[in-house]
Amino acid sequence: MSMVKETLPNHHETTHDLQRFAAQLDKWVEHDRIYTAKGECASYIPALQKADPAQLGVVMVGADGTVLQAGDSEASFTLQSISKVISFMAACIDFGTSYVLDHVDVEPTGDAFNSIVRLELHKPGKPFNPMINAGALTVASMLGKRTPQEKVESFMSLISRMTGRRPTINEEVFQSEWMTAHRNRALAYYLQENGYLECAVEEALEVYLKQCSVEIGPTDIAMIGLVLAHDGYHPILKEQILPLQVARITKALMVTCGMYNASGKFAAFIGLPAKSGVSGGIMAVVPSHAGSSQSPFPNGCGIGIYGPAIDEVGNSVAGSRLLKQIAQEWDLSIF
Ligand SMILES: NC(=O)CC[C@H](N)C(=O)O
Repeated sequence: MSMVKETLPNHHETTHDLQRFAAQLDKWVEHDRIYTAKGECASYIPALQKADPAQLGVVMVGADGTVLQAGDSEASFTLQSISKVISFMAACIDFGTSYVLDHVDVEPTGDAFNSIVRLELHKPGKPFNPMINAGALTVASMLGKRTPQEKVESFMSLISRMTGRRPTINEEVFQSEWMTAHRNRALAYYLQENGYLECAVEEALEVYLKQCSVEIGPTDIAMIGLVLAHDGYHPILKEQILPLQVARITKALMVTCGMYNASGKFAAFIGLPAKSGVSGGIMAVVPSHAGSSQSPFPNGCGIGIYGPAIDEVGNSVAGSRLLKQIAQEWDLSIF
């Protein structure tokens, strides 16, 4: 059942408009739920298999605090690769973008998120972008101050500032990842060999796997998307949280690399900066200048989607369908 939470008056004069948009959203979620059967919950991290693959939910948050939600919008899940967006932004805030970009590039790979191949093919082994595991491990090693606790804190405090609440780490998922992180360990050792790790391998892994294990809901990621939609300004809290340049680079990274090796198709057929995670989350951004008059949010919005059944690339199957439907029906593409 869809819901409308109207916190402030917005451009739609009547609650009736919002009810109509909410009914559309509800219909699309219930229709796209059939696609959950076409995917499976990630199994290479054993704890993620406990999710209910039939779930699908969405939350959209506008600049005036208006919320539209439908389906399993109250579900909670771990951030997984969506955390890479936040750690990149946190590192840029901590050290400045030029220092971060000395350690990780902003070029898409077209390879799987956990691929190791390019680290050896291209010298000197600088990771291609912070949205693949290699780049995210480098960023995790840079974060905050010296200890893994301080690094995790840098990440957690940025999430708290954007979502207005402090999330927790799902210990079961963290332990499950830690015990099975063989490829991530290999990547981290490789990065260390080439000088792209700023702390010890096990510390970088701890920080990276903890950021992946942060428990979150669709509303939280919609709120982070909203801050990006407004170039780093939090329109509800009325506070500039990210420097403009950081927000812009992050959105460019989401468009070019955010949906793994399906990023090109997402750009072509959905046309929104988006980032997915293997637990089934998708965070999407409708920039404030790209909102459409046909949509409930002409001044842009953040979108949080959850659907744990993923495809072979690692993106939520039904979640991707739903995002495509929302973007096409409400004419949200930035292109
Ligand atoms: N694509 C993802 O969401 C991957 C995150 C996961 N923790 C990993 O490192 O493999």
